[in-house]
Amino acid sequence: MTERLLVLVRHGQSEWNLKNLFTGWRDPDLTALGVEEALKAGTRLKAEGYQFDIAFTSNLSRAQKTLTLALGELGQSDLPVVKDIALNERDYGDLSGLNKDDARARWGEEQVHVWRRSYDVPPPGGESLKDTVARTLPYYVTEILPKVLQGNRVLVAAHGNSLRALIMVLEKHTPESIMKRELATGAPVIYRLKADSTVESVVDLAG
Ligand SMILES: O=C(O)[C@@H](CO)OP(=O)(O)O
Repeated sequence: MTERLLVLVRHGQSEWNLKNLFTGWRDPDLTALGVEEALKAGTRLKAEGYQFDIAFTSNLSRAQKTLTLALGELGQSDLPVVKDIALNERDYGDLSGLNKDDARARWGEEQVHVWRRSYDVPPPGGESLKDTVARTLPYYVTEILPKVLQGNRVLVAAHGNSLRALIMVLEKHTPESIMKRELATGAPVIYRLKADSTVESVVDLAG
C-alpha cells in the first residue's frame, strides 16, 4: 500500500524568537534551545519508526539547520534535500527586526495581532498569510505533493507562517479558524494523505 506520508516541522527556537523580534526573511541562527528542539524532533520521529525518502526546506538557516540536526538523529544525514525560497517565512516587511512588545506599545495590541495572525491584512511592506499561501501553495502542489502521492516519505522543515499557509489548505481552515492554529517550535505534525491528496489523518506531536 502506498504510504503518502508528509511530516511538517517548524524550526527550533531562533535567536530572534528568544529576543521577541519580528523575523520574517531575516536569517538569525538557532539558540541552544533551538538546537535541542531540532535534535528532539529527530529523536521523536525516529522513536516512532519514521524514515524519509526526501526533505524540503527554505533558504533560511534556522530551517536548514533544524533539518540537518533532525536528519542526523534519524540516521539520515545523506537524505536528498531540496531548498527553496518558496518555503521561506512570511515576509514581515517594515516590522522585521522590531520588538513585538514595542510594536504593541506603538500600534496597539489589536493591530499587531491582526498583522500577526489575520489571513489577509499584510504588515506594512510585507506579506499577509494570503500572500504567503499564494507563494507556498504552488510550490507544494508542483514539487512536494507529487512526491508524497508517488509514495515518497516527505519531511518539510520550514517556518511558523509558511507552514501555517500549507496547513490552512491541508486542514481546510477558514480565514477565521487559521488565526488560532499555532505551531510549536520543533514539534513535528504528521499527515497521512489519501490518493486524492486530502488528509486521511493528522497527529500534531505538540499536543
Ligand atoms: O517573527 C516571525 O517571523 C514569526 C515567527 O517567529 O512570528 P509571528 O509569531 O509573529 O508570526
